[in-house]
Amino acid sequence: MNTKYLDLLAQKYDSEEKVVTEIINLKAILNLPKGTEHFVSDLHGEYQAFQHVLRNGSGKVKEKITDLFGEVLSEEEINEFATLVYYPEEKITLLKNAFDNETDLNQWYTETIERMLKLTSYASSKYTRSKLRKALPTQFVYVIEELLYKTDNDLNNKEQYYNKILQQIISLGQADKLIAGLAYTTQRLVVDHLHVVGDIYDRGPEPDKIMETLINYHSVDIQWGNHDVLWIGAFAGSKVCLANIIRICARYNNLEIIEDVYGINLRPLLNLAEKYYDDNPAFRPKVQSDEKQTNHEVLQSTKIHQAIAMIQFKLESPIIKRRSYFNMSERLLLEKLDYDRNEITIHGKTYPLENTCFSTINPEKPDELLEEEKEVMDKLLFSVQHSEKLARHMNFLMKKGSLYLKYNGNLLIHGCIPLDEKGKMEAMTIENKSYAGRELLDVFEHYLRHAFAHPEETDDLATDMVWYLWTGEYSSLFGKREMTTFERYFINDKESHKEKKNPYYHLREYENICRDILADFDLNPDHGHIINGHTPVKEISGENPIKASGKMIVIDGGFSKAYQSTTGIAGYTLLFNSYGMQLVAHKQFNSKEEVLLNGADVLSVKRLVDKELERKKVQETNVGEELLREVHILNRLMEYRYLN
Ligand SMILES: O=P(O)(O)OC[C@H]1O[C@](O)(COP(=O)(O)O)[C@@H](O)[C@@H]1O
Ligand SMILES: [Mn+2]
Repeated sequence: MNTKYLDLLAQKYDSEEKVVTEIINLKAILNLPKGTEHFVSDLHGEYQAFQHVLRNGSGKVKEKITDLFGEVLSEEEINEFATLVYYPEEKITLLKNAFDNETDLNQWYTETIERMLKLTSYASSKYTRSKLRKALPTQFVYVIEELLYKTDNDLNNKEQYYNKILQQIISLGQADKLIAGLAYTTQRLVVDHLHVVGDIYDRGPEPDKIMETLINYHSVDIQWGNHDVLWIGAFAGSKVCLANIIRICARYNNLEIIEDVYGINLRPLLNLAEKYYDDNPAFRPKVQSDEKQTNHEVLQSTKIHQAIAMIQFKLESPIIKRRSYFNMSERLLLEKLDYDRNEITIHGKTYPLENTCFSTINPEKPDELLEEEKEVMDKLLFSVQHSEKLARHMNFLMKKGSLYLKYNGNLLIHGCIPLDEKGKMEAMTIENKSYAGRELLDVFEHYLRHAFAHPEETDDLATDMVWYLWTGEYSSLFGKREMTTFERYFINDKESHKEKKNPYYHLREYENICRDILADFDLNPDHGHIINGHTPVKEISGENPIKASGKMIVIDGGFSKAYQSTTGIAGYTLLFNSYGMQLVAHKQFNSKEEVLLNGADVLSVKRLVDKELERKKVQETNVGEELLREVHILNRLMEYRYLN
């Protein structure tokens, strides 16, 4: 090892004691049980439901409360206490209103703080004191450490001192803050690391708030979903991706995300839409039953929806033409359309068209944008690329995200590894070179990062490739042969709407297939699992999310409200702690208010995916490998500096 490096390191560890202390510390950590990993996917803007799952740690919080107080508290009291941990501020306000005198309230405070301390202490038992300290609310670190020590201490002689601290906290009006601080500490300790296996954006109303939560979360990684790359693509300069995100927002009645949240001016698009479009049943937004919308607003969204959809179809065409190896010429629909007969032939079958809105199309040059459309797109792109908030969110997606992740022996991917019917990895030829499996994903990621680094380039291969990831047949995120957006708007025959899935989706039921994939990613097929999102598991029709003898776990259970009727549940989450893996199914989450009032927890059926024979320790994890490397270096420093 380079002695220069060791000399530098010696500046930090400038005494033998310091090196020894750090080695002992790291070795101790290596022998602690592995922290809990929490996996979620397909959040689709459902911030409230996501918050709930984060706050209750997919049931882990309540499990700890039950372990501790199961004998002394009734079920109702446990529920109430659990709700207090999930939503401390709101629950304290609700509970406080029920007291009519100071003495009772103070008594409640004392009891509650003591319970919270026990819970925090229990939740931190597998971590070092230093980790606990970092998780504590900063303003109370000293006080909490004093109080926590009491719970470890059976000697009564400091009793009065502790009681005094508690009384002081209450009389100084700090009890609410302390309770809330301890509740958040517990939430944080219960989950060590969060994986978001794709699709934060689209369909639901508050993806931006999910992003803010993730930015502030203590430890997280993201595997991009097809919807996330669509947003990345828009920010990276792809106009067709941009048209898509606006179209989807219009379709789901979420244009506020574009306008109010990200500050992108939709006025030019609205003007164009008002000029060329009218009401059209195929383009009316999906309005949730609890949303209030005037007819005027619905009509506006309907017009914008048509305007941006037509721009999208036009923008697809030049990309398909300049990238022959995208193999998408079947999607040059505007050119195949018979404008006189109002019909279209796709894959040899002719369909009549309904609800058409082709007033901006010149049948001679159907993919040509009107001057006005061009201007609108230029302005929109400018606005998107200058949104400070969007820039922050997209930068975070890039920093914490990747197309796939190998983590603690598992492979995390949103969509699929494209396979042919025989289970062989499908190759795609890009610029005369052919790639499959992991290599293909690495190439995709390389292009995506390049596109993001060059937002000023809008028509280069890298930027086109981001769109390909959204919709191309060999995209590991899309996983279907073609996207039938056009057909769903304009053709009645539902046969034409079907999107044929990649064979991966039936082959992943087989263990040998999953083993091959794990091996392609240099993971040990005996121990690894593939963790997949993207396709809602139809639990309602008996589909099992655990496939291929446990090698494959599909965790898209439909956080997205739009999909809950097909899945029959409201999402899965996966937990992986030192004892093994558990899949948790969530029942429908209605509202935070309901949880607060009824203590109703929307959890959870659990299925054991895997049980470790021996408790897994930090040393067997990714983090452990890092720490071992550090220990190794510190040992070298010890020999070099202090042992001679
Ligand atoms: O029902 P919607 O919102 O129109 O979306 C349908 C489109 O969404 C997709 O299913 C992709 O979204 P998902 O990643 O959520 O599955 C496309 O395959 C399909 O064309
Ligand atoms: Mn998806």
